[in-house]
Amino acid sequence: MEEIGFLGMGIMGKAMAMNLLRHGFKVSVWNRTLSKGFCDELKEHGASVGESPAAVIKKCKYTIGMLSDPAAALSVVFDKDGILEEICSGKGYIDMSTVDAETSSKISEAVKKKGGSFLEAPVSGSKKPAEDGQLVILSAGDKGLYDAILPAFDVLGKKSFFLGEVGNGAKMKLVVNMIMGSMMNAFSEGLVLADKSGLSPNTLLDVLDLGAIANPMFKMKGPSMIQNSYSPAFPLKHQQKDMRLALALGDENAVSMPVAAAANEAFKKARSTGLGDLDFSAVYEIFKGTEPSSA
Ligand SMILES: NC(=O)C1=CN([C@@H]2O[C@H](COP(=O)(O)OP(=O)(O)OC[C@H]3O[C@@H](n4cnc5c(N)ncnc54)[C@H](OP(=O)(O)O)[C@@H]3O)[C@@H](O)[C@H]2O)C=CC1
Ligand SMILES: O=CC(=O)O
Repeated sequence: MEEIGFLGMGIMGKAMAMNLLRHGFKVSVWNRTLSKGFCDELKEHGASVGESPAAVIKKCKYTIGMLSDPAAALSVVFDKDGILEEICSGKGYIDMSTVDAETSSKISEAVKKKGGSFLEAPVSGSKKPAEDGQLVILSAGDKGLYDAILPAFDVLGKKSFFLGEVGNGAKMKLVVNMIMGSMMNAFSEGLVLADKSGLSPNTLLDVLDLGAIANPMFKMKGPSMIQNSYSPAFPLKHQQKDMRLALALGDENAVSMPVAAAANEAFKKARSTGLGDLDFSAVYEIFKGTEPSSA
């Protein structure tokens, strides 16, 4: 396949680009902050490093973006040296960031106006699934671009969905992450309730894992939460962004979401106490009423 561009070498972008390199794809990467060294590491694995989003788009037929939030996703498209300066007929941009449908639509319209094609493709699955090529890809937009980029999606994910018009991928991702954020809050409350009631949180994990509400998230995050360890796989600030965007989607559709609203408040509180860069499971500290003893 042609060389693939990759914008945004954060937790997810770096793991995904590395995965493409490991599977023999040629990859050209860009990150806003070069000094973070991620690009150098990727270079050692065979990637070339572009000077700007525009430079990467110019070089590659297909370019993927994996940026933190709507402001970042818009910035790489519309700002100076951005995607719009070089996107044209025959080139495709695939935004895999988690954003709202409105942001995605704005990007889609601008890219199409320049003759390019656009696919939104947010993912479910965190750092480890990104490293292992086990993401769930929720795409929508240009079907031709979806078909063309499938060989790369097959490396990045265990399953790809095509959900129709732009916005549907973003909405699906926000619904999923709204549920995940609410679950993390209920889980945290439960761990504290067990502990304060004189029960062993470790035994609670064993009990949960054997029953109808067993799930990979409780199993993976539970042991480290009990150790007050929150090394970021999915940063809390991004989970709070997803709750905020999901609540806005609920607002638009007059859907009452009291559970998600309460979870959002806990994530906001966690952010305000400096936990935003830790893993989203650090919301547990809010329920414990303590500061984390280690990150
Ligand atoms: N981590 C996870 O488990 C998952 C994350 N996601 C979603 O994927 C996206 C990326 O997440 P993740 O990799 O964890 O996030 P990180 O915070 O690790 O990385 C964010 C990336 O966005 C870049 N960025 C931020 N602001 C701007 C800007 N204004 N202009 C250009 N680049 C910018 C950062 O560059 P710089 O280095 O310069 O700051 C960095 O490359 C988010 O939308 C997140 O919600 C989806 C599924 C799982
Ligand atoms: O967006 C986060 C995830 O784990 O999925």
